[in-house]
Amino acid sequence: MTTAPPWDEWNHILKIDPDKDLPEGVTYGDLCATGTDAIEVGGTMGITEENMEAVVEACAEHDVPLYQEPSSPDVVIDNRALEGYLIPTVFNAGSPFWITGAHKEWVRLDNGLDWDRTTTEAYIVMNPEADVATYTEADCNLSAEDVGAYAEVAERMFGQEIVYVEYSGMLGDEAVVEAAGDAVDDATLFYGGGIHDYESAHSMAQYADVIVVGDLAHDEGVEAVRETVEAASDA
Ligand SMILES: CC(C)=CCC/C(C)=C/CC/C(C)=C/CC/C(C)=C/COP(=O)(O)OP(=O)(O)O
Ligand SMILES: O=P(O)(O)OC[C@@H](O)CO
Ligand SMILES: [Mg+2]
Repeated sequence: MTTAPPWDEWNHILKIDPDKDLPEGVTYGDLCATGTDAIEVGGTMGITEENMEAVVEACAEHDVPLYQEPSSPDVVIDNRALEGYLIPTVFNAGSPFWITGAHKEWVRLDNGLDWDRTTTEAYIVMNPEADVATYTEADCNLSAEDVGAYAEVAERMFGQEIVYVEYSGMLGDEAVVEAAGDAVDDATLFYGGGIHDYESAHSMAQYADVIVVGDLAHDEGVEAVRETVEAASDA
């Protein structure tokens, strides 16, 4: 018998970017206490092992599951405070490097990956202005039908447990998120991008299983994040 993965139970993830500051007076402990179901530590630009370790250490003593989301193999850290590793693979990347290439290098260079703590996230990157889109040369010119089809391919053909519709930096198109939601069956649908208040959180949480909130924590702080946690559980 296999046990259900933890994200089955989640509504909300807070993604902390180790390259970004927190608002004045806000601590990592405050962010851990917002009621979010899990913390993902990651970002695209300016990520190092050192800034990753610093955030993981700062969150470690607080009672919330911690996951690392590395942007490349060389920033993966070995820290027992981590519940696990959520490894992106970008289905609409311009180069196979971001689909399987970086992963192959990671496996080749590591002596003994902790597979029990490792899960992939099947990203579909939708905001062409986001760093993650330029970095992976993603083809963001996709219709809702395209995104639904990618989501179905991810689940049915590639066995992905997590499908991630990523609009990092902008609020996405609800029809796109709805199409992805309709396309997946058992896979957990993550949505992230531009969530900034109760309303925007609630609108995306109608279609996604889990909403991911990022920049808001760095730009606004704890109260704003709490609102999104509340919306995620209401939806
Ligand atoms: C194989 C391993 C261990 C790693 C490779 C993992 C891959 C394929 C990474 C490519 C996609 C990527 C960079 C994911 C990082 C998480 C993410 C999408 C962060 C959001 O980034 P942005 O918001 O665009 O960037 P900034 O906030 O840093 O500007
Ligand atoms: O920073 P925002 O726009 O909230 O996006 C969240 C997350 O999906 C980024 O990877
Ligand atoms: Mg970002």
